Order: sequence, then structure tokens, then C-alpha cells
Amino acid sequence: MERDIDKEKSEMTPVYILSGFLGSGKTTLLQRLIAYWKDLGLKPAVIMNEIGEVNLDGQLVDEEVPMAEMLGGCICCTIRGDLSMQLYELIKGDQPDLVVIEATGAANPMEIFDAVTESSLYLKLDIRPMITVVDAAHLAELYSSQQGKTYRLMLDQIRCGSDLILNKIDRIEPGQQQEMKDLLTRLNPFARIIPAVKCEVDLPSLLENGTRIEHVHDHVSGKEEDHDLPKKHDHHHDHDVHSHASHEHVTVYTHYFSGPVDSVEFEQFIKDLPREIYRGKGILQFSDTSSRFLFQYAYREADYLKITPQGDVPNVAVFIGEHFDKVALAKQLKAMEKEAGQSD
Ligand SMILES: Nc1nc2c(ncn2[C@@H]2O[C@H](COP(=O)(O)OP(=O)(O)OP(=O)(O)O)[C@@H](O)[C@H]2O)c(=O)[nH]1
Repeated sequence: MERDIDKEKSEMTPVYILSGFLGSGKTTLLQRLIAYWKDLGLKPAVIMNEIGEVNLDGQLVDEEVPMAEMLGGCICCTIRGDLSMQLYELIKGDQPDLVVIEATGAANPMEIFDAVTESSLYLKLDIRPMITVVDAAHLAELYSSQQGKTYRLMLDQIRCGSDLILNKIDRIEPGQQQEMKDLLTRLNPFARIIPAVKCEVDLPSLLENGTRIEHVHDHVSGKEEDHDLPKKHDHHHDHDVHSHASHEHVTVYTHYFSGPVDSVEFEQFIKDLPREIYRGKGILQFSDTSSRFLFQYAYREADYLKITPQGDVPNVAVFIGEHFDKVALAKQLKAMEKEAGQSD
């Protein structure tokens, strides 16, 4: 059977799934991977999934890379059926050497595996082990508070990863790093744990990890075989506990700006965001700067990057969080637009 798999693999399109909580660093890793593959002369293609209506991360991806965007829902549930179609069109149309799927951070990883494996009915896919990016600072905080659903979703993502990138270690105390590594080992004793800053990891060795997926794959297609590998996932249990609705508490607000906003005021607004909002991103035209900016807000840290957007991109901001007051947020953003208009 092993030999058959090896033979078949040469005709298959490798599919890499990047999992990880919102803002953990998946797009950062994706950018590194694309550059790496392109250097090797390979043609990657990307499927990006956002629960919001716009894909801003797509702006950060090399424009030559074929990309399918799946917006406005999560591939593990609401727009799950579309994934097979997108994969099919991408692979048949662009004939890439490999595909990377960056799932929304709210996605349940087992469901993504399920959704991707559905496509294996039409396509020869070599579904690679899941790579999970973990925000070290976020993990530290969630672990100490053990907050309900968010924490459980992160645990799921950790349990399903064969490689766990413990990212953003610059944001925790040096002494805490070992503690977080030990925690990850307890949560998933079979995964490789790779501490990193900005997902700077040894990519060849990250991508070499090709052994474990066979097990997960077999499980998903209902042919579980008792290798000596994972007792790591209690899959049936995971499926029972985490239904498709498990991340409905995560909500999104998308705001389209009708005019430029003042940069100082906007930065202050971001600093004052309520704790329930843990992710924000957008493309903005400030009234007091000439270029446009991509802003990123992840887990109470913001950064702003000058950009020249590809194509016709509106000024927009997306906020993702748990049960936050969308109306209040919309009002605040609207007020900023007005003031910018008035000061002009
Ligand atoms: N301090 C710090 N910031 C980081 C690190 N890695 C990524 N970031 C920043 O964290 C923010 C989110 O990173 P992304 O790569 O966009 O995260 P993501 O997982 O793709 O986010 P979603 O698409 O919302 O799920 C960006 O502002 C990054 O520059 C790190 O190691 N340390």
C-alpha cells in the first residue's frame, strides 16, 4: 500500500491546509511559502477563505499566483460545498504544482479536512498534514482564563495540526516559551512544535512532514486504520462536541468608508477597541497622508503598511470578534468619516 501511495503521489496535486486562530500569522506564513515555492520554480495556487465580505489578505499575496477567494462564510460549514468547485476550477484551469488553503481562523479544522477530502472524489489530491499557526501570546492568555468556545476552537486547531508553529514568541516572556511548548506537547504530543517570530521557520523541513496525514485522511474517508500513530485525536468525540455551529459566536462587521479618515483619530479608535474584538484589518485612505494603508489589528497590537492596492479596492475595514456591538462600532466609524469631510 505504501508503494502504491508513492507511485500515485507523483500524479497528485499536493494540498496544504493552513489552520490557526484569527490573526495568528497564517498569511505571514503563506507569503513565505509562496516565495519559497516560486524560488524552486514551482507554481503554487491559493484558496483564501474569509468569513468577511472582502479578502484583504489577498492583497498581500503575489499577484501572479492564481487565487480563488471564498468570502462571506466559512469553508467548514456555510460555503463548504463551494470548496470542491473552487479546487476543481483552480487545478483544472491553472494547473498549479500545488495548492494552499488558508482557512478562516474560525474554521473547525476537522471540518476543513472533511471538506477538502470531498474534493478528492473528483481530483487527485495529496492532502498534506495540517500546519497550525498558534499565537503564543493569545494561547498564554486563553490558557490562563480557559475561555469557553474560543479556547476550545484553538485546542481543536492545535490537536489537528501535525506541525504547530508557536508564532509571535516575541510577544511572550522568554521564560514563558518553554511553558507554552510544554502546554502544546500536552495538548498534542505527536506534533512538531516550532517556535517562531513572523513564522520564520525552516520551510524545507516543515514541508517534509508527510507521514501523518495518511492516518487522518483514512479516518475522514471512514477507513480508520490502527497505525501506532495518533491516539492523539479522539476524532469521534471532536465531531460530536464541535458541531458546524461551534463558531457562530464569532461575528464580523465590514465597514465601507465613504471618505478618508484622520489617521491619529483612527489609531486612537483602534487602541480603544473593546476586548471582544480580537481582529481587525482594512485598507484606508487617511485625510492626512497621501498613500493608502493596509492596517492590521491582531490581539491588541496594530500595524500599518503603506500599499498600492491591486485593482479597484474600496476603503474598508473588517472587524472580527465575539458578540461585539456592531451598531456602536459602525457609528464610531461613520463619525470619523464626517469629521474628515468637515475638516477638508
Ligand atoms: N509581534 C508579532 N506580530 C506578528 C508575528 N507574526 C505575524 N504578526 C503580525 O500579526 C498580524 C496578523 O498576521 P497574519 O499573518 O495576517 O495573521 P492571519 O492568521 O493570516 O490572520 P487572519 O487572516 O485574520 O486569520 C499582522 O499584523 C502580522 O504582521 C510575530 O511573530 N510577532
